[in-house]
Amino acid sequence: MKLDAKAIRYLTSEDFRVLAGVEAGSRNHEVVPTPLIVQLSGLRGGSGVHRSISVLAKTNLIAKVKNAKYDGYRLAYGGLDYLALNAHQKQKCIYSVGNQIGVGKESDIVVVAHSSGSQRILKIHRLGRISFRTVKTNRDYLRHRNTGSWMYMSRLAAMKEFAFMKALRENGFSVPEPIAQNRHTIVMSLIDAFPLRQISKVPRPAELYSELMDIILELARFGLIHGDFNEFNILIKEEEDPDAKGKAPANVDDENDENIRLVPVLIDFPQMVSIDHANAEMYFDRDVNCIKRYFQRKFHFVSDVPGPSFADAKKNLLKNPGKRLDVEVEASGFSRKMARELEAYMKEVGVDGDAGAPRDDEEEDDDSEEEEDGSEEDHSDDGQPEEETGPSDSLDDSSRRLEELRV
Ligand SMILES: Nc1ncnc2c1ncn2[C@@H]1O[C@H](COP(=O)(O)OP(=O)(O)OP(=O)(O)O)[C@@H](O)[C@H]1O
Repeated sequence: MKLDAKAIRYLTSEDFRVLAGVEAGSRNHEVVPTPLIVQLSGLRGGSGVHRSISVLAKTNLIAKVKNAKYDGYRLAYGGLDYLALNAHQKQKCIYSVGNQIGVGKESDIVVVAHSSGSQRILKIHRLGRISFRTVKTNRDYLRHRNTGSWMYMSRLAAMKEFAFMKALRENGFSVPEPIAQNRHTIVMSLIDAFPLRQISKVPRPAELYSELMDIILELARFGLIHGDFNEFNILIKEEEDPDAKGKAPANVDDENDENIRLVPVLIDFPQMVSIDHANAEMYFDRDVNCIKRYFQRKFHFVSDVPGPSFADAKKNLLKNPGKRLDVEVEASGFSRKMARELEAYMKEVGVDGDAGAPRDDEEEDDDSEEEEDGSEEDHSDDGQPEEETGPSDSLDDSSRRLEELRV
């Protein structure tokens, strides 16, 4: 189910119209009958449409399904990916597709480039991709899920992420810059940083710890709880400390270097909830405890003061009357009804973020989680042929790997 953008350049505008026809038909047909595809594509002359259908099926963007009553086609994830990519390309938001740098539990992260050459991140939401933790419990449900639900829910997840990222960014939070959203995808600025999870030592853990707690409280001041605030979703940028004037130049390899300032950047907002949510206190405490536990385990740091409580968070909210980002996001188009639908679906398919993930007790990082994540795709059972796509090297060779860029 990885993005393979190779074939996009061979598709004609007719092929895209037919693909969009299959997408439109999928909204109310589990299997879209061929005559409906012809009709929805709005193209004259059936033969062109049939040629396009066969091209799209060969490329695994749609899959033929023999129904009891009729034959038809179903949109595959790849088809939805191409529709979104095509839209981003038309809006000049993406010029070329680079390497996939991450396979999250519920998304793929791909480096893309703008025509200016600047690198960006394309995040493709893939809700309904079976988590290795929930395969057994959810298999039956997922087997019967229909195309409409994963498409719709993944789109809701992208809308949610985009709306929150925008609201947070506009209010001074350190998050990537949201650039565009289309269907189940968002384009955002690339943060040249590693997740906290990959940082083995920090010069002054107390400073970073209190900064992270301040972010949790600051979110609450705007009526929000991240809900999945942990070492995977906090990227750490290393910057030279502007206050360190007159000191020796910064040396990023020196963990004790006082000139280095670590700047946390928050990503991934699938579980962001309002401070008025029924389980707000539980989510708030979980965010605080995640950081506490992680700092203790990884950096052997225990704070002298207890972490902020939910009561502190509520008090903080009163300091900011009138500025409620939970309310603002609702008004921006990601409605309360959508939030509820997404939450219910995520619960049903077992999405509980990283906070509920089993953690190893090892100090050092290992790649095992990534491997487990990668293997999820083998469990995928969406009734469609699996796309046999190679990993990142199948993508546009002109783009360099992110790791190289970071050097
Ligand atoms: N804007 C960005 N800039 C740089 N790297 C990013 C960016 N967004 C995501 N990443 C990288 O991709 C990884 C996964 O991103 P993210 O947490 O948003 O996806 P996810 O599917 O929700 O993952 P998971 O649920 O497994 O945490 C991050 O840990 C980070 O390394």
